[in-house]
Amino acid sequence: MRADQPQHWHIGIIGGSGLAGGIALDEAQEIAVSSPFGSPSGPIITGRVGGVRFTFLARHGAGHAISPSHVNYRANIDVLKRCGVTDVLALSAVGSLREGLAPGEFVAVDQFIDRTSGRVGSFFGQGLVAHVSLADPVCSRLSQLAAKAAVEAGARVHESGCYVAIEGPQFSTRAESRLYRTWDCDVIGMTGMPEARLAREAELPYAMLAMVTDYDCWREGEQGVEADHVLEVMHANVGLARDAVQRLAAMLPATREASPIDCALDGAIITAPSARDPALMAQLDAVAGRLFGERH
Ligand SMILES: CSC[C@H]1O[C@H](OP(=O)(O)O)[C@H](O)[C@@H]1O
Ligand SMILES: Nc1ncnc2[nH]cnc12
Repeated sequence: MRADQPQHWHIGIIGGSGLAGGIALDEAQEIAVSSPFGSPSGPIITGRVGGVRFTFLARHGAGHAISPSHVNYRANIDVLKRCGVTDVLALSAVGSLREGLAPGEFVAVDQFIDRTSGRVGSFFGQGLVAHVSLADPVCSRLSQLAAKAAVEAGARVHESGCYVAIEGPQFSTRAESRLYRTWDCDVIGMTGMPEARLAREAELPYAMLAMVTDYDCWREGEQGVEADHVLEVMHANVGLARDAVQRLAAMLPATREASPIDCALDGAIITAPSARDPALMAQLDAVAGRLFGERH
């Protein structure tokens, strides 16, 4: 276990479409946290669910003003890390690419295919190169707990699924939708990447509880997706998601055992200490500061 890793849980919730209103938190308070990566999507609200600290951030900001392409994914993950969050649970609306995943059902996503373009997908770069493993982009411990919590809340839950992240903001064409099905993708959304890859770089175990809102546009003879319909279905199910969060808090073990993801950067930074950019290292104080000891 990492010597600096706390043994208590602090869950960061990133709330997607339909969830700008947040989750029920006791002793909720807005906290000011700034990031060298710019402004996060909105206010950071921290509080407790039962005895567990939760911190909430609305991915698209108040009133859903930020499009999937313009979410500052780096700032969002960086501020959660700065707040002391230990694990991140993302709540997202998704389209279904499978007959057996019906609107209203939940999917604990465990794989991603990234079809986004033009988004900043890494905290690292020129002057500080890091290659983390992303083979298993989701924390199975948190994902399984979230799935169980959603079942307890009364949702029909699928315990795995591959999420294709598209750039948007337009929904897919029918040809694209059919293509993603041949790639074995199960659900489609616009925000899971680069969020999941940045969480991994920040050594934050990440899971996504996705709520199916529509069948995208691959089914013969059906209309395309409409955003207002997505939100209608989301609003009908948001209570289940909120209830799942309450139940998750109750089922977390009293002590948080270390996760291998807490050390995701071990061995990943390959730039020689003498060749590292001090300015980038300073920006990465929260994400990777534990690796920048005296001798670096
Ligand atoms: C409102 S429909 C499209 C919108 O919904 C999903 O958002 P999120 O993942 O934040 O729940 C999808 O990714 C799009 O951003
Ligand atoms: N069909 C779809 N495509 C992309 N993002 C979505 N979010 C909800 N439904 C979606």
